Amino acid sequence: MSETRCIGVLALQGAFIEHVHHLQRCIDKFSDYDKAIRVTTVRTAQELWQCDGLVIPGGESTAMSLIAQRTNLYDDLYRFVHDPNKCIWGTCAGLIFISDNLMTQGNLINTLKLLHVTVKRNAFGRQAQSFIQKCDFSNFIDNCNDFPATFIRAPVIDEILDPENVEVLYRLDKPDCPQDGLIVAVKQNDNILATSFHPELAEDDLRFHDYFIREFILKR
Ligand SMILES: NC(=O)CC[C@H](N)C(=O)O
Repeated sequence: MSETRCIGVLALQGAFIEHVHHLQRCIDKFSDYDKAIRVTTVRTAQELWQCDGLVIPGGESTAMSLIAQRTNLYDDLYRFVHDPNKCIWGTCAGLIFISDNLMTQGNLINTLKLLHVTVKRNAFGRQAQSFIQKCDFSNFIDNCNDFPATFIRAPVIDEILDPENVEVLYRLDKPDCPQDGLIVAVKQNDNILATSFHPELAEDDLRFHDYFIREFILKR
């Protein structure tokens, strides 16, 4: 294998180590990837620019945005995520951090204005209302009809601002939610993925990370 791809996981704050472990377990488990893959944590601009893709984890989007600004990483992050040759995956707070527009508390967060959506933070209520729901993702991940998706003070996508380039991957059915469901997973162009839930917390279930590697990282 001649080529190597490097996936970075933004490690300023939040659930980054779980993403590192899931990605590393995919690399160790699946022998049919057609390029070598390496995973690294990202805290500096130098670490960032070695990467072909970046996972922005869950955590607290306000804190993540503030730390990025205080450590002077924000401008590099902005340029990196806007480079169409890079693959970006935001989960939960990461989804909030990459979005164009926030419905609430928007003034506290300087977002990266990459994903053309309006996001509603904490859409399901407080920490105690966190939940795991089995979801059928088989329309975009082969045979994946029972993925245990963990929602922790999760956001939802309230509005798609650029329907030509943003594709809804999954709508969540919950009692009392709009008839066609709440948007919790989207893809923008062929290099940006965003999920309101935490696939890295699905213990022993590598299907979502394998999907990101195969459909995003290895396709470029
Ligand atoms: N699990 C999470 O990432 C929670 C996100 C958090 N509610 C925020 O607004 O940043």
